[in-house]
Amino acid sequence: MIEYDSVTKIFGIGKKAVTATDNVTFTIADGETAVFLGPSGCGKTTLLRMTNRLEAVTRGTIRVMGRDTMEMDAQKLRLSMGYVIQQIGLFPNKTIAGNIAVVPRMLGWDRGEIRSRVDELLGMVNLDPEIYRDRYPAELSGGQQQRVGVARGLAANPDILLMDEPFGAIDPINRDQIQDEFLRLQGKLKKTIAFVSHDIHEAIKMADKIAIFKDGRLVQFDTPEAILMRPANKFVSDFVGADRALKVLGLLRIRDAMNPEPRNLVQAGEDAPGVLKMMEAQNLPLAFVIKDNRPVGYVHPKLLKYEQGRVGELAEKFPETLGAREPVRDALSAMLMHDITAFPVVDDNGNLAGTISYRQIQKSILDLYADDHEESKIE
Ligand SMILES: Nc1ncnc2c1ncn2[C@@H]1O[C@H](COP(=O)(O)OP(=O)(O)OP(=O)(O)O)[C@@H](O)[C@H]1O
Repeated sequence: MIEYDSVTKIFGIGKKAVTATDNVTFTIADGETAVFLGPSGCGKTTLLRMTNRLEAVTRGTIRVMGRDTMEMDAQKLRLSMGYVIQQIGLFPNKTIAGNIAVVPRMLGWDRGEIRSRVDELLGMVNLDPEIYRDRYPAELSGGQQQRVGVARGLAANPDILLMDEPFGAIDPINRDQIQDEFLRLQGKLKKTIAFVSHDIHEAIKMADKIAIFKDGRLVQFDTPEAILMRPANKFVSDFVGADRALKVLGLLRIRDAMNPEPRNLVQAGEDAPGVLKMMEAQNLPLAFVIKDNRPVGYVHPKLLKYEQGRVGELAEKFPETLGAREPVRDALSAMLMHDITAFPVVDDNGNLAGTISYRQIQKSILDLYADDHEESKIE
């Protein structure tokens, strides 16, 4: 847990004084990622750097795991937290293994322990240890270097990670991928993370909570849903943008919007006439064809008319498979692109997890707005 309690930072004195952080109070709960968001100069990095005492607090208190950071040894405090920054800061003359091992070495781990930890970490960030451990940073792409930066931050298995625009220097496609990988990793590791970003899309994607700052002040601290659906003031609503409903599509996961128990399923081995009869009786415009609990394709009444064979052979294939964890935005994009209004959804093993339709997407968004209105009424 990280508690910011009336934290103020003033750089300089007299006329030149700049208040970078102004009386900021909020708490990052254990295992949560809080993204610090706001325009350039609003104090995000300063707050992050005060957390591990790279900057001193002018007034107020920062507590980590319940302890006032000012009462802790600064060096120990720093070593107890992972720190990942945009410019990566890898040592060019050290190998990848050497770079990752910096903190464990300072903590006095033995060689064997460090070696196996380095390999484990490289595996975690999807870099093959055999290939990368003895290379030098200049021999890696920007995205690979950033993965090494993440591995280094995690090296001594800290409970807390501080990340300052960690994926800011990577091109958008690779950034998206590395964000996905990091989310999967965090799903397992459950670190407590303070994460600086100036990108609303990244914040929505990565955050459990978003802290929005303006001129050093905390304007809103809340879940991404609440920030999008209930911005505290005009500054926040302008910052999140007019396309809030579209951003919600990126936030909602398919598993939250899908039908986990669809009734329009037929087995691949069933005969066309029987399926057609059933679809007409139940007025189903489309049925999903399943084999061994995996989606095979879809059939509709027109396709089955005058056919005698099995639906598994007659089914039209789906051009894409959607995963339950993917954002609803991807489902909508697939529907628009292929002109199909319903898709099967699979779990990580490729088994059918449910189905998603255009109407369900619309309903999920309307439900979110409805929840929001209910809460507003209670308040
Ligand atoms: N060492 C310093 N000395 C004087 N002023 C500073 C110092 N560091 C930061 N500031 C000022 O404090 C304010 C907040 O800076 P900070 O770097 O925390 O903002 P930021 O939100 O992280 O910005 P960016 O997104 O551009 O990195 C700015 O006005 C900045 O000029």
